[in-house]
Amino acid sequence: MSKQAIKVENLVKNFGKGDSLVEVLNGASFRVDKGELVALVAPSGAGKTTLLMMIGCVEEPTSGKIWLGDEKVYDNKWLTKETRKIRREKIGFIFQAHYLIPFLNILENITLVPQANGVSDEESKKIAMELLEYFDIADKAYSMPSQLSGGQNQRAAIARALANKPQIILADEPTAALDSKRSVDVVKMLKKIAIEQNVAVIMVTHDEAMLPLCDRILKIEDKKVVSSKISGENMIL
Ligand SMILES: Nc1ncnc2c1ncn2[C@@H]1O[C@H](COP(=O)(O)OP(=O)(O)OP(=O)(O)O)[C@@H](O)[C@H]1O
Repeated sequence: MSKQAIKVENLVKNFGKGDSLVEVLNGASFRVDKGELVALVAPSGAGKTTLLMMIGCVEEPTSGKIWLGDEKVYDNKWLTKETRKIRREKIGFIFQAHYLIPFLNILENITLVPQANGVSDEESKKIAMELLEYFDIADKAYSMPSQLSGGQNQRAAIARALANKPQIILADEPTAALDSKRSVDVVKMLKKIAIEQNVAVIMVTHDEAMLPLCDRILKIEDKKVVSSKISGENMIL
């Protein structure tokens, strides 16, 4: 097994046609390895969410190639009809809002994911409780999302994203709704997960204070993706 978690080659994405054509990406290529926490930054409308959704097999590219782990999933077309299965097995999503289901308790919100993958109720509960302990919110297992703070709900949402043991976590502005201390906590937690669980994390962020906590920056520039190391000059976005 190689270290590769995501490889994208010559990815093109257009929306619409003719006069209403919007070119979002035109030849993006990059790779992210297991264990890396990578920030994805670009101005509003440059295509960050669209790129995450293509890697997550939600949005179909116009052309190009995508590998998830060593498996090629897209080569000018999806290579499987079961994109939903790939998504369920390989990817964990985290969003700006936590999107926990309000009428299920925290434990039930998390067990939903392994249960959808055919894991037994008992085993799902065990996985969920381990994750809640890992995130220090085991005492909230039987609470409803409305009874948790913003930071606790976001930790529960990260636990949910991990419940299917994904190789890849795609996080779209996961700290946008949090204050600066909780934002740092969440990003440090994502880094810890990347290392301890050997997962690749791509995190969209507009918050430059989060960049020093990441391993690398991917920027969308001129409809392509460029990678840079964290340094002082990257701090101006
Ligand atoms: N379904 C769609 N149909 C047409 N155009 C779309 C669609 N989805 C996104 N776009 C366009 O694609 C471009 C990229 O959008 P995207 O949401 O990926 O940008 P972003 O970098 O995530 O922006 P933000 O930082 O504001 O969230 C924008 O110009 C947007 O208007």
